[in-house]
Amino acid sequence: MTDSLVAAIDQGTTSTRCLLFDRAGRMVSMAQTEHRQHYPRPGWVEHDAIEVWRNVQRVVPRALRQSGATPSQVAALGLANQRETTVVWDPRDGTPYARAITWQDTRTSALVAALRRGPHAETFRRVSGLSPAPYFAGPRVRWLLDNVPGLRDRAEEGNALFGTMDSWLVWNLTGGPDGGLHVTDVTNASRTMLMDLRTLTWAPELLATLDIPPAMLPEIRGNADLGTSCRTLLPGVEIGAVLGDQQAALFGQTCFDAGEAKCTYGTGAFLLMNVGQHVVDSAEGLLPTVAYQLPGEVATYAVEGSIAMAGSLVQWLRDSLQMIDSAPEIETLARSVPDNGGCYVVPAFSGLFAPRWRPDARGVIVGLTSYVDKGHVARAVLEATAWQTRDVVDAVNRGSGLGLRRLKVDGGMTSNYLLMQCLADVLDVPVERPMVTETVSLGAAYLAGLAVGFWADLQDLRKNWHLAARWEPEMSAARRAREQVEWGRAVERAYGWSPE
Ligand SMILES: Nc1ncnc2c1ncn2[C@@H]1O[C@H](COP(=O)(O)OP(=O)(O)O)[C@@H](O)[C@H]1O
Ligand SMILES: O=P(O)(O)OC[C@H](O)CO
Repeated sequence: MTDSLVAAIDQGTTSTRCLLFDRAGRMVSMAQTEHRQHYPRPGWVEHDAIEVWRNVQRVVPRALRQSGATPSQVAALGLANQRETTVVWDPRDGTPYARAITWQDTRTSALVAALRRGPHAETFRRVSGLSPAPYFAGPRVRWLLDNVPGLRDRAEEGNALFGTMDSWLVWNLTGGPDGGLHVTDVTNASRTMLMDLRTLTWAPELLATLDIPPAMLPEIRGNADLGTSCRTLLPGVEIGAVLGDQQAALFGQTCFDAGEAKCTYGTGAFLLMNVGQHVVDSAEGLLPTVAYQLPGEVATYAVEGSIAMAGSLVQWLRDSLQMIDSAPEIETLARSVPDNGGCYVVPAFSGLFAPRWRPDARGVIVGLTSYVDKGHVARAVLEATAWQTRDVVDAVNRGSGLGLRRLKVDGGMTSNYLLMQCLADVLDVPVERPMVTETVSLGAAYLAGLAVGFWADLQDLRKNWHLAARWEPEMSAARRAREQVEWGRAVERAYGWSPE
């Protein structure tokens, strides 16, 4: 049978995956491999872009082999990627000028602090929708131009290309030095601090403020408007769609109507709510962002609350404190006690993201007494993810004018039933997990499949969403209110710990 599958690449923070899906949206096969995290200095987190591209070249054939499919059976390829991670490379031979600076890297803090104090902060917010923060890609480009010897000259000559991981991979998939396409999509571009969020074009005034040569920039395309095929790896297979991984998860969860929201719980946690065709103001500490743009249509927007630490706090408990041997063990430990014993953990290891945006905050554990044991700390670690989500949901409800009525969830942490119940309790809305939890890949596959007519329309995709588990709120309103106040007091203790 020809054209029976759609392939998706999920190039994430810790690993790269390739998944194949059939017409019912069922996962047919998956191959995954991790790449190395480089921490050359405190606050710096880098990836080797060559290693990432090599991993893509490994996982795609492995996923095909596992399924027994041939490339001719692949109707289209969708690509979803970790966002904001910044690569600058030489188009003459495909060599990166430096390791990729990842979204978790805080080296641009001083540059960003100066921008926030300066006269252009409001222009960034008004045009790109984003208040300057080290999270976004634009300041990283400037940092590279200032710190890699000779790079500015190379960039002005047209011999240095900037891209987030999507651009880097598409360029390699379409031939690399041999005519590779230098493009990005509207969702990834909306995380650079350089794009006008309404016109979906690069904003000359923002480029000028950061002194970034326009010759470095990829062309911005709609999510399913690349109109090109792979020349390497899957020769002839159309690259049907490209989009940021969290937007892909929103699409994979079929949140197509305004007010529908999902939260993905992996290393960090990312809650996105579809808000339709308007840009929500960032006043509540949320990020207005492009959700997706279908061919021939105007963009659909989302509002996002990004949480820097969720599953990574569980990893810290496992690897640094060695309180557990594996991530799932945290549930057993947390269930050994009935509550948190008055203990709260605020995981501000590199400051707090949405909705508070406090780079000066650092991690704290409060409420310690002789009564508190490992079980209470484990519970507080899980509750930290739930309460951080509550802070984001409160901001979303205030900022969007659309009340959250249920939350669709996915990601590695959703296998923790205690956490999922806790989430429903603190949010006071039902929490739902679908059968296919690889929603990033599914969303990329869906968009790619729509582009080539593998699926007919959004309604066709909705039919593929099946409920696997649902958690209803059980906590009393009085207890919820009391614990929310305590959480808020704990967060205040984290503020100002770092002199930054
Ligand atoms: N049962 C569990 N309870 C709590 N956390 C978990 C559990 N299983 C996995 N995790 C956490 O989930 C994260 C992995 O999820 P995943 O979606 O694969 O993340 P990513 O895509 O960001 O790499 C890890 O940080 C891990 O600590
Ligand atoms: O790769 P993930 O799943 O950790 O997601 C990273 C986000 O895209 C960062 O904004």
